[in-house]
Amino acid sequence: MTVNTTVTVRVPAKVNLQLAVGPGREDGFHDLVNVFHAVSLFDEVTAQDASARRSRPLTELTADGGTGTHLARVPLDSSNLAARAAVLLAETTGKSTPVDLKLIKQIPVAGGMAGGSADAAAALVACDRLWDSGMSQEDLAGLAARLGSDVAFGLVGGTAVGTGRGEILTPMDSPGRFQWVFALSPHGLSTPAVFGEYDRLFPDAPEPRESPALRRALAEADTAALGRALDNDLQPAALSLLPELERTLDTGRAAGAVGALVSGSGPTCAFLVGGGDEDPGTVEARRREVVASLEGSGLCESVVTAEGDVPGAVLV
Ligand SMILES: C[C@](O)(CO)[C@H](O)COP(=O)(O)OP(=O)(O)OC[C@H]1O[C@@H](n2ccc(N)nc2=O)[C@H](O)[C@@H]1O
Ligand SMILES: Nc1ncnc2c1ncn2[C@@H]1O[C@H](COP(=O)(O)OP(=O)(O)OP(=O)(O)O)[C@@H](O)[C@H]1O
Repeated sequence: MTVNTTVTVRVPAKVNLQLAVGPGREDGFHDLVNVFHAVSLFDEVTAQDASARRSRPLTELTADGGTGTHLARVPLDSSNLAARAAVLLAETTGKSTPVDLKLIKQIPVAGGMAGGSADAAAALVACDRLWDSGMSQEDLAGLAARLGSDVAFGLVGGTAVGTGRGEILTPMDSPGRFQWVFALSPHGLSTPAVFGEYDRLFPDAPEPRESPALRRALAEADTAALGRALDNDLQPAALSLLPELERTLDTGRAAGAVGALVSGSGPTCAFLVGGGDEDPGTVEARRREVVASLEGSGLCESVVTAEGDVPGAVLV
């Protein structure tokens, strides 16, 4: 049998196509209807056997990444979600050797695109392989849910609806490929702070409901209908904390985006620029317009393009 001493896993970011948020629960979370869509903006997590290391903490971690990722905000200690994932797997299986985790980040940090959660999902898959712990997909999903509400989605990717606090996942029928532009903010937003602002703004929030229009638009790969159906209940809360995001959304809409919304808890703004049933030339022209307008606006730190959906964590 081949023994792996280094395993690399690539994992995508997400955008939430619908995020319906119910009232606050007693455990501090909110029931959600959370339509996740994985997009081709990837982090890579490499797990390397470190049995030879003299000091023997279970994990040591380094991070590197592109512009706009804000590496300074990524903890390099045991609080990093990727390190916590490795520790949880080791505790659960009893199988572990010290491991060096190397993160290469493209997903914006604290951007509402589930970067930390993606890294945790990737670390679970990488360490499972490195330690040959033989967990089933279901076991890994259970560990993922304990690490955070968005982590389980990082394992599966694609397009899926999350209920409960977002961790109970059901894949959705979405045969289309959609093109996106993301406006990265120089600021970060804290997820608990955004949920807290939501509670303040909407003290009587109704139970969350799935949008039939969104489900239909995805199943029919109908870009215009998808643009109309995009909906994020956390958007007013993110805009309340960071009002300039309204201008970013308006800039992308005015440049021809088919749909625009804040991604998850923000502050990244997501613009649907086409795909599905549309002519590729039209989509490309629209994408260029949206990118140029956002770049020229002076409102964003950087602008990136991606397509979705894409699969979840995969070994590379
Ligand atoms: C905003 C989203 O990214 C949308 O996908 C997620 O709902 C947040 O997922 P996450 O970052 O994995 O969140 P967790 O690490 O599980 O929780 C962080 C904090 O967010 C709030 N939180 C999160 C999920 C949820 N269903 N209700 C909540 O109120 C809670 O204050 C919680 O303490
Ligand atoms: N591997 C990691 N990558 C990035 N941030 C991490 C990581 N591990 C822990 N963190 C911490 O988590 C915070 C939130 O980062 P993250 O990039 O996951 O936010 P997010 O994309 O807004 O999350 P979500 O969309 O799931 O709510 C960071 O400010 C950082 O302190």
